[in-house]
Amino acid sequence: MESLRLVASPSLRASLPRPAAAFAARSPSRSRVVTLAGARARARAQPLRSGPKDSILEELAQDDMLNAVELVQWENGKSINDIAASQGIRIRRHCRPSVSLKEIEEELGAPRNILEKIIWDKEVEVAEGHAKKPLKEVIEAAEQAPPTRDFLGALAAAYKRNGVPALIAEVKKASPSRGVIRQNFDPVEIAQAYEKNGAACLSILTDEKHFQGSFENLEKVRDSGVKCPLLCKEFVIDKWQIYYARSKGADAILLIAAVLPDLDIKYFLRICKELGMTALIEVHDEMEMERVLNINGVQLIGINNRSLETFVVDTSNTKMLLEKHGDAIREKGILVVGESGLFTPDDVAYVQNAGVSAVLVGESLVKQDDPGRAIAGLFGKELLH
Ligand SMILES: O=P(O)(O)OC[C@@H](O)[C@@H](O)c1c[nH]c2ccccc12
Repeated sequence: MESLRLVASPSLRASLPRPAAAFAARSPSRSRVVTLAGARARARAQPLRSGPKDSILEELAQDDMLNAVELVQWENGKSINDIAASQGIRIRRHCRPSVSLKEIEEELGAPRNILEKIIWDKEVEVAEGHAKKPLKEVIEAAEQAPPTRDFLGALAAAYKRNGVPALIAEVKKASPSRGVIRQNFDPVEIAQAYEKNGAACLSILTDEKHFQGSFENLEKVRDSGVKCPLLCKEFVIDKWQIYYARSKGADAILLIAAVLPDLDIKYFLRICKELGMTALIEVHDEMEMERVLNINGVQLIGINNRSLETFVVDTSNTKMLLEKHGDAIREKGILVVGESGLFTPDDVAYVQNAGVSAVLVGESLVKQDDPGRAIAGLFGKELLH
């Protein structure tokens, strides 16, 4: 009988039902030779318990199992990093959250760039999150969160109302490329000022280690009476983070195509749909744009003008990608967000002419004494609610 290696993506593996998780985890390199027939038999042998509370978890777990088996069929013998690389993804996973960084570096070498470093740290952080709060608990917390607000609808309405791209204003204290952007940082005060001055939606950075953000900030903003829909700006590699974000009040989540293989994006989109959340899928280059346009159900694409690998910012990136793919994007009714490096009304007009309906802006607002007032400066006019 044909022998194939069973692989499960990090997000899938974390949530596989026990027998599959066990045999996907046996090898430290996270892949192992098994027979396809054996994998199928294990997948089918996993019974589905019923009951309303467990239904999402179990349905998804069952799905994971089948996806893992499908992965074997589709990718035939490739490791998780091979699968990512075959899609043009340069970011590798170490997949060994409990091993010291030193040992990992002995095996894989140092992280190749800041994004890879962030992802390696995130793998450890997510494993700790799982240990502190198991998936099942996070799902229950997400189910009890107040209802989602319509992130996509708020963007479309604001664009129509103001005739300039809708603003997603970012609550951002620091970044690896800029260091601390604002010393005197009060997330709630900034969020309220943004809302008062016409932001359609808000983006809250939650990564602590590299951006000095937090889920506490997200929760605080959500509890402050701010009405704008909220984007959780996180480096998502595992579905646990999506449920966690929802439990803290997020209405939308960022999914970065430079980090996530297609199957993860599809799977996470499904979870977002189930939770009533909007997924903002971020691309930076042509290959990522093509991959994302081939995924069904994508409604919102962000074009990042900043490379998360080199930090180089170039607003002509938005123009170039929309010149090439604008037709396909319009045909599918996808809304596009221009992200990063926007400072002046000319910058906004430039990406608007390129075809974006919304912009995501952090630094140029946050660094000003009055981030709320800074909005009219950025657009050259006051925005209406
Ligand atoms: O501060 P800027 O240049 O206005 O950029 C905001 C936003 O686009 C940027 O923070 C961002 C875009 N994609 C990301 C992914 C992770 C972290 C941060 C980001």
